Amino acid sequence: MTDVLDLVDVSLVRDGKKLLSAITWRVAEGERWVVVGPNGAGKTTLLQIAGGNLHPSSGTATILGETLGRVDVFELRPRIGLTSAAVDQRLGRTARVRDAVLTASYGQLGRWREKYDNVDTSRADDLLAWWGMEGFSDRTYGTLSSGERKRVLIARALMTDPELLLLDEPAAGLDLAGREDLVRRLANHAADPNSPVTILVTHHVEEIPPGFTHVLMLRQGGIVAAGPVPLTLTAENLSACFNMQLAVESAGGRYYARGL
Ligand SMILES: Nc1ncnc2c1ncn2[C@@H]1O[C@H](COP(=O)(O)OP(=O)(O)OP(=O)(O)O)[C@@H](O)[C@H]1O
Repeated sequence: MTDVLDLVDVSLVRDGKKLLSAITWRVAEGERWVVVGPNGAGKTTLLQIAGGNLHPSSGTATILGETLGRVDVFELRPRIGLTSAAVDQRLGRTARVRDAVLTASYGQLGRWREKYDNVDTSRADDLLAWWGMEGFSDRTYGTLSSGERKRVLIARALMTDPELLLLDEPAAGLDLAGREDLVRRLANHAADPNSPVTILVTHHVEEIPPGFTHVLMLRQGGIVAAGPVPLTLTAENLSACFNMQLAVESAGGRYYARGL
């Protein structure tokens, strides 16, 4: 199988601080990964490299067969969908929800004179409907609840039909019902063989949707463990990752952690 992401000995230094060190990580076609780790572990930084938005200080990062430093990232980025708090903040609050999704086609954050044809418009509406946002297309983005915005962001990230989808804390700030709704939708997404390879960052094992196949645990910029979820998401690994004694249980394809 072709690797969608191939990081070899990747390190990243900023302001003299090593944010990532010696990361070797392969993500293959068909896989769905969760990246777990405490605050400041380097999860967002790692996702920025996977999205072609940051270059490693050393090591090689090959994304969709293209090695950073040897590829025009402006050609690579449309092949990658990304949701993050930063994308949310850059989207105009007065933009129509449909436009917030459509503008992804041109890598734009606001609608600016581009002409979209009916195919694009109906794709945007279909994606919004798939993520439970049917009927919201003409609302303005700023009037949505945070849960609704998260779902619009995912629809937007999928607009370009990406080969790699990166979701940075998509459930952050959601209430219990909102989180459960999103986890269910992400489980459906994971089960769909047509869905792109997906990497989801979270702090909470409770947010791992059933059907996500692999987990990478990060601590202080380094990998604690990586591999298939059932084998890797152990109490021992999770305790090492969060530096506290934790128990992990699973039920119905979901995972739950608690301190001991
Ligand atoms: N430009 C920078 N210069 C120096 N340090 C930075 C820079 N950007 C990020 N950091 C630091 O790098 C570390 C990793 O940050 P990152 O946002 O990747 O962590 P994270 O695991 O996503 O954290 P969180 O769960 O809190 O979002 C943090 O300690 C952060 O303060």
